[in-house]
Amino acid sequence: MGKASKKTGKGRLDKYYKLAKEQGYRARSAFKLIQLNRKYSFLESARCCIDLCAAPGGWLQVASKYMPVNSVIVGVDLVPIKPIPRVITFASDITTTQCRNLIRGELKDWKADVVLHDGAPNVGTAWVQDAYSQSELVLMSMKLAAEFLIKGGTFVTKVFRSADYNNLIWVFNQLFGKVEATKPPSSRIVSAEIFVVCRDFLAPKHIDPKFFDPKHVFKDLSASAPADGDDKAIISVAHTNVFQPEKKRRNRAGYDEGDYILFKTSGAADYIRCQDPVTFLGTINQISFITEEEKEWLKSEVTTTDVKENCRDLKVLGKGDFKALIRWRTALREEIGLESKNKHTEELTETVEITEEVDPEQQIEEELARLNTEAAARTKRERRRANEQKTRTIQRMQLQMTAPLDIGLEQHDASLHHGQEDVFDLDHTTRQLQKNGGVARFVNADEDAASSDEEDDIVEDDEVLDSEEERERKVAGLETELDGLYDMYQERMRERDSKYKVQEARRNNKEREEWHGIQEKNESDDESGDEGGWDKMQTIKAKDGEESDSDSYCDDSDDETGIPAQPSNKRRRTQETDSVKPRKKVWFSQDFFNGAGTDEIEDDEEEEEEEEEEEDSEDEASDVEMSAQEASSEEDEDDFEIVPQQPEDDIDMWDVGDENEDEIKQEKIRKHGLTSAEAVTLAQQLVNREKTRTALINDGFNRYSLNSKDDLPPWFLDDESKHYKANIPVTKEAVAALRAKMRALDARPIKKIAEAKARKKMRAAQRLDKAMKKAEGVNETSDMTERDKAKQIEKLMQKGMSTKKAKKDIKVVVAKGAHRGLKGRPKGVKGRYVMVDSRMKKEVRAQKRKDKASKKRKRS
Ligand SMILES: C[S@@+](CC[C@H](N)C(=O)[O-])C[C@H]1O[C@@H](n2cnc3c(N)ncnc32)[C@H](O)[C@@H]1O
Repeated sequence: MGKASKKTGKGRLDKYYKLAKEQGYRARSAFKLIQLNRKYSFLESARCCIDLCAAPGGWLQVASKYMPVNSVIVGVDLVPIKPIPRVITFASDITTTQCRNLIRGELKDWKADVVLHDGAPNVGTAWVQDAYSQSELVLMSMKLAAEFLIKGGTFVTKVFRSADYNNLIWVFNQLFGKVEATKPPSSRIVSAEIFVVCRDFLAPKHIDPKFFDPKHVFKDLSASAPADGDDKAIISVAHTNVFQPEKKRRNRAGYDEGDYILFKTSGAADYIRCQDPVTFLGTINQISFITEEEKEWLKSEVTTTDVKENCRDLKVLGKGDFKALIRWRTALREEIGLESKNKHTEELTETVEITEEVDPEQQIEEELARLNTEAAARTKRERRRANEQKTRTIQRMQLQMTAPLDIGLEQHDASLHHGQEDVFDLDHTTRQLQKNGGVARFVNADEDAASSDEEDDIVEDDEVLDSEEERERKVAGLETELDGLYDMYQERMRERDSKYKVQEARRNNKEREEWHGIQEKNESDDESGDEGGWDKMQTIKAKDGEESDSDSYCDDSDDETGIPAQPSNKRRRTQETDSVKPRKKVWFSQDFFNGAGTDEIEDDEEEEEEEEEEEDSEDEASDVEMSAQEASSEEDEDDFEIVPQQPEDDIDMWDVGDENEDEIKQEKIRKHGLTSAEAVTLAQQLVNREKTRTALINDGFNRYSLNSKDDLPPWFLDDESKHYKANIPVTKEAVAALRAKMRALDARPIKKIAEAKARKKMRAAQRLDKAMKKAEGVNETSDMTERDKAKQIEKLMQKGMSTKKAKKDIKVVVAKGAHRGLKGRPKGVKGRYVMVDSRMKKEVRAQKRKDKASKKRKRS
């Protein structure tokens, strides 16, 4: 049985339910009004509000909270509403004139700014009001709204999406300027309800009574019985419910009239006796066992616990569960004699007879057809495998783990080879990689030759490709290659790293002074497109035919990664005795010796090609080797493969793994505090003595910490380390503490603002200092009365305390009347002033215009 979101029981106690509880609202529906008001803001400006169908009073509470103080709020419901401050409530049926009169009595000649309606008929109860469907209730509430609303007022109502919906909207549009339907987030998705906000009430002098007459408004609907098409649609939906229970469907035609209940229960007898069990199962939520007969069936053998469980909630069943229910129905029908087993028996007998009558020729034909189908399936499978490999290759390229040329994608386009060949041919790739100095260089040359033979076989013979051995070899090869590609990928990532670049730059500087060993030389060779050292070694080895040497090199490779490890001095010495010749040749083929012994090396190579004068070349090589060792003056005499130690600081720069991780962590914590909820949880537990240090250490030993990592490829370990780790519990308090910290960080002003504020503060302090000094001076003067001193000091202090800069007051004096042509300070003007001529501005402009015009004339 699958899982489904519960509409009943505790499933209803959702976020809004809890919020309503927290905030003291009587119903979670309060949030619907809050959200509607947030969108349309009708409560803040309202002075009078009527809430129809208001019990238990959630909307009334919201209205009282959001509406201005002293506004009138009236709530009506069939059931009495517990008193709410500032709210008048009474129990009445909104469809009656008594209710209308009661409201009139409360409002006197006031008009309401807002009328709210969140009514739902009390279906299933014994009330008379059941007769009213939701749509009719809406129409009745609109009638009251039309009577009590002020012009421009707002009417908010709940409607259920049904066939009446459009008719209602049409009526609303006749009476309101703006009509909008909306579903606030707090309204459950599973609920058919929708809210219509009608604004700008037109308040027509005469309203056609037909607008409030359900018979008239919904007449089209009541006149038409469900059409054939509708039935078919219902059946089709029911069938989909059963055959594809995982599919989510929306009922776009709305809900059936009067059928607003989403949870439907039906008796087991109905199911057993119905004609169309599939439709039945698709429309019902629960099969109940209420009658005596049904209870008897519960005891029957065929009614297993699974069946009983399935009957409880059909909406969560899978296809298999439905099948079981159908089987159960058939079995029960047989048991109670509604269906006979004979039918099946007859059918079976018939089948047997038919089988006997089968013609041998027909059998052969069938066999042939079967073989053909199998062959087609095999081809299809192979094509799919090839496609999968292609996709994987492309994915790798997208991850920048390889380049098209690395894997030979371009050369091995399926379209060029009639799609028969694997795009991602390992052997070919291996050779390509060997050329590029990639992973393939670790594969033995002999193996390579063998594999190239095999490759031909693969192209020629499909069967070989299918053989188990071949597949295993291919898988092993793919794994090796994947490891190599991963190393290359990591290498590329490292190269992108800025630290690595700095490190490289430093190393390049150092290279002028010291040599870094064959490995590094190979890398630089790669760039110039030459063969790598390994390749050179292989070539020379092949020429020399020194098998044993090749073996010893294979041993050097790291077991896990296949990467040749830097041989230790000891090992190197032993190897040298076997492989000194080719090694020396490789050694002297380095660019490093270009200046010193190029001629000799070239001579050597020629001699090797001709396979002559081996002894001489060896001696010469040894001579140059000795001179190189002297030049480098680093290692002992025997060993020519000198790998200089990198200075400590360099290693620290790049190799973060070598640093004391704990110290780094401590430093980070000192700087930023604890940043993860897990860490805060542990810290809190330690502080509160909920956990001891020993327990904490013990927790560190878990199945993740003791996980064996042997023989696992590095890319796998890298990836695993991200996800395969112990799940440290997190407490609510820790998360809250972290959140509070983040909020505090968020609330902190940005640096610029903080600086500006500090500057402001500093200036204020300076001003105050200055004022204090001045005040002291005033205080010390003897030619002022105490009163004057106090006044002066007060003035100074006020000036010192004020944050505003005193604006320099400049008085504007117009030079007209007595001031015309005046030189010097005009009479009665104190402080700074400026004389302006009333005409001057206009005259200067006129003069400019004239000058411009005369210039133009002169030019033309
Ligand atoms: C969903 S509740 C209303 C919740 C309310 N808005 C709140 O926030 O608390 C629907 C209410 O409609 C009321 N009701 C249904 N038919 C009614 C009628 N004819 N007259 C008055 N109230 C009615 C029911 O009594 C029920 O309390």
